[in-house]
Amino acid sequence: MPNPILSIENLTTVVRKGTSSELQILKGINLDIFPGDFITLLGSNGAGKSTLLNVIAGNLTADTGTIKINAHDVTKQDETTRTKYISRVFQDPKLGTAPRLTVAENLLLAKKRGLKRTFLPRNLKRSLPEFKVLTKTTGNGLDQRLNTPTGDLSGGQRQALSFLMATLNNPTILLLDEHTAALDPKTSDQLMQLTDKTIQDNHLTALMITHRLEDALKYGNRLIALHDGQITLDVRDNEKASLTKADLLNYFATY
Ligand SMILES: Nc1ncnc2c1ncn2[C@@H]1O[C@H](COP(=O)(O)OP(=O)(O)OP(=O)(O)O)[C@@H](O)[C@H]1O
Repeated sequence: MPNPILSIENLTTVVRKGTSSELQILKGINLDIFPGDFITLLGSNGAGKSTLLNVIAGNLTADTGTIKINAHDVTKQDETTRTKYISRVFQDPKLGTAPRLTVAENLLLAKKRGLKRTFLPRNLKRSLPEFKVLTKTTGNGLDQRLNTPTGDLSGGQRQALSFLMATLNNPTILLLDEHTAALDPKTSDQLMQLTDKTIQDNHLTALMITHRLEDALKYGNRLIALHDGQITLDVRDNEKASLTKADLLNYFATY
């Protein structure tokens, strides 16, 4: 095995500390994610999946344990610093884009993320051919709407744009938090295909929460299930490929 790109050791997270409703959400998570892993993350409502992504992204702090990215301890690092190498796409299409800015302006912001802002009209013009090619890959007409304010797009177009923005600079780790859940089945499939192709073509490392068992089985090389704040299933490669929907339904019936 190569060295892990993300290494989580003995991670616990407690919320509402010191109150009568104190709750331990993550209960000693140990997880190594390797370069090129595309992990689908399953678990029932309240299992702690989004919390795990929150702690990895740095918008929730770990109470115990360590998080290392490429052997570098980032446990205490704030969310803004981590955005240099971690990208995230949320379930809500409104969260990833600035509504008043056009599609092209949003893409330029994503391209310049972490760099000194050079938001000049000539930079935008220079990038248009590149953005045209990029948005064509979504297959949903986004390339015809480069000058449209993002707030006027359909949910599917806006979510595809959020995904493009999150992957434009090849993040070290891509976090997908049910990013297709708000879309109709056809649009969701379209975005999943774009997701899969982008991850494969750019050799990205990704962790994707989903409630769709078919997607969890079809995509990725590794499948993890979380139950009550603990990892209860972690299968990869051939073992994952041989899993069926019936296996997963049986598995979840035991919890
Ligand atoms: N900041 C917080 N303060 C209080 N409770 C929280 C906080 N974050 C999460 N929780 C609680 O922790 C539990 C796990 O939440 P989390 O969102 O991680 O679950 P999930 O597996 O992503 O669920 P779902 O599939 O419903 O999205 C839930 O009971 C939730 O209400």
